[in-house]
Amino acid sequence: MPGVNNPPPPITTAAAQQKMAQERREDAGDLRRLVNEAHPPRASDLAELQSLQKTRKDRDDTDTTASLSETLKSKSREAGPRVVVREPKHLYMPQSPRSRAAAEAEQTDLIKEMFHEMGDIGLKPVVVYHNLSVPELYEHALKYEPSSHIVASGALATLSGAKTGRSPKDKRVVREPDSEADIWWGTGSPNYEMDERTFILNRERAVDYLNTLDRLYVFDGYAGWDTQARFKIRVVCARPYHALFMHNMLIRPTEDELHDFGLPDFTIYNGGAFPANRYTSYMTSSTSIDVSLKHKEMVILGTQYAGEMKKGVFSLMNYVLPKMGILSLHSGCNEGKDGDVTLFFGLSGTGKTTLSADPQRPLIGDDEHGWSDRGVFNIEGGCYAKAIGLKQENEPYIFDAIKFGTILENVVFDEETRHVDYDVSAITENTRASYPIEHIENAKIPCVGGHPKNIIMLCCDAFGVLPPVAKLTKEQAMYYFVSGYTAKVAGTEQGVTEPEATFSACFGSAFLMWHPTKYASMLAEKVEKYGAHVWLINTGWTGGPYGVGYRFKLRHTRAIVNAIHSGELGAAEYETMPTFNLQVPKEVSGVPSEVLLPVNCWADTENYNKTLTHLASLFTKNFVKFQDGGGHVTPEEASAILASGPTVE
Ligand SMILES: Nc1ncnc2c1ncn2[C@@H]1O[C@H](COP(=O)(O)OP(=O)(O)O)[C@@H](O)[C@H]1O
Ligand SMILES: C=C(OP(=O)(O)O)C(=O)O
Ligand SMILES: [Ca+2]
Ligand SMILES: [Mn+2]
Repeated sequence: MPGVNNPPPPITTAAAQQKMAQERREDAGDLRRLVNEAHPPRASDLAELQSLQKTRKDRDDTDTTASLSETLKSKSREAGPRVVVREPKHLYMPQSPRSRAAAEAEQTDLIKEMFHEMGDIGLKPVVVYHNLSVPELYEHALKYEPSSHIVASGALATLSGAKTGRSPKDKRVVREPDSEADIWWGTGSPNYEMDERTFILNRERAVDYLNTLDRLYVFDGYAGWDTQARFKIRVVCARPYHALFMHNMLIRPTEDELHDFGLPDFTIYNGGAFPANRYTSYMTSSTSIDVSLKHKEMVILGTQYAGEMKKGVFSLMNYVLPKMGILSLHSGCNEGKDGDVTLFFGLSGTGKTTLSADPQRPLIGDDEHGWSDRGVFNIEGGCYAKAIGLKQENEPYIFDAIKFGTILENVVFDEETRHVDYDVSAITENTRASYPIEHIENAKIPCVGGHPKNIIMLCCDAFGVLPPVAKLTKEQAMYYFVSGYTAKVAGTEQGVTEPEATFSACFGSAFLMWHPTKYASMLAEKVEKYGAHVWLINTGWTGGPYGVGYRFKLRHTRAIVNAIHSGELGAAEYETMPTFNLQVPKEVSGVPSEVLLPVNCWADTENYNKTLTHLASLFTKNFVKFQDGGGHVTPEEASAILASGPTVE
């Protein structure tokens, strides 16, 4: 560089000074030019600069747009709404005339039209955010949902709204010619009927509501890891939180799979922030969750509890999988080193998610599975764990899964530090974490396994009389499966505030579509064919009923599960517990022997026996409705199953 490092020249003539000044100006010009070449200004205003921050892959959205338009179409109008997938990039208008001209030159006809029609509500194009990435969904949630916050772990905390649990009494199934003979209707069934016309009315209500919104979110994903039993599910929703929830819970498609997605096999319209009209037939509240197998659609009105969507998919699977000869299971599932698979059946809150997360055994799934001739497969792509009382020491895998991408529903956190206090149930007892299965350190992906070797039926006995573990005979296995006894623990369903005894057939009656004996007979056949061992584990109370006794320690329940897996319990000595005729092991490593027979933990034996007899009579009363076999087992088979239940004199 000329002159920059030279020593200052001696002062001479005016002409020489002028020449030097000229040289300095030239040097400065050179410098400025150098700086500008290294950092040339590339935008003429801040907005343009921001538009340079993001790149976008050029893709052909024509098919997706057509498919979304079909989904959002009213049943009574010919054409679908004009859908725009994401906000068109060039809606941004630079201020400087030069950049503005360039931007205008790039505009498509669609965008030019949008500029004209944006203000007209009737012609408003529907902007659909289709399969947004997790960071994008975070940003949308933070921007548009006042109850969204990032907590210290990186998870997204949110509120589900007025409803913080499922509303099983508001579920409706359309009675349709093709499926009505298959569906379990009437007493004890979760399927309250609805006619097609009312379904369409509610569907229109949801679709019209969704189409008026400024932003719609659609997630397309799969249910079923077995590619031969995989269903394309589309979720249309108003809240970024709901889209992220289903992104976590369904199986996430690859970019290519998404490109070729086409029309879905089943669509969920979640208009949850908008109520059902109570004057509509069949409505008993302003909440309605309606399934039509003919239309392959589910409509949600009047509840924003996200669990409705995942259990909606499960209800659908509970219909279609058995039709294909595949047993659907409300169970968790993991696999040992030798490929031995264990199922954990159980109603909400009994420990499926907690116990299937096991450092020794890769996780296949925590809640919904299918069992075909090829083995088991997870239906979902994520887990939905209860967060109340969560502690890293007790449940490290679940605790550590709560990070960026995880949704935390209805939890309470410190305003400043953003640390979550999992012990607080100020909003609900049913606080939840939803995360993709990859967040579990030892998840087995793809989430499939062989035929189960052990089947654990979990119950949470609030009477405190059932043993912490019992080995079941084949008939007992059917009896306890069909009975589906547990205590509903507060929170997961609306209106349940303290544990109440409940019988939920197949440990998931609320989600069954066929009569329970359909699933029971399929299970019996598979248990027989593959020689699975069946166990009953009580993760509930002992030493007295709820309020008096205490809950079995998680550490002890885990020791029992380990003893099943090590083969210890298969070889143990057993004694028979009276009334229920259950085979109870005399010893289990890591568990104090006195807790194995609950009578030993009660202060008053007479009280124990009275309570035991009372529970036995509840079992017997409940089973009456299954005595005819329900059309899927013969009355003789039903009475053999019944004979293995408790005996009440
Ligand atoms: N002995 C026990 N076994 C299993 N879970 C227990 C036990 N004691 C307390 N818990 C708690 O009960 C809850 C079980 O819930 P979860 O595993 O989510 O049930 P599910 O998946 O069946 O709905 C967890 O919050 C867990 O910490
Ligand atoms: C989400 C649910 O599942 P679970 O409680 O079995 O985990 C539910 O029953 O609402
Ligand atoms: Ca459940
Ligand atoms: Mn669970």
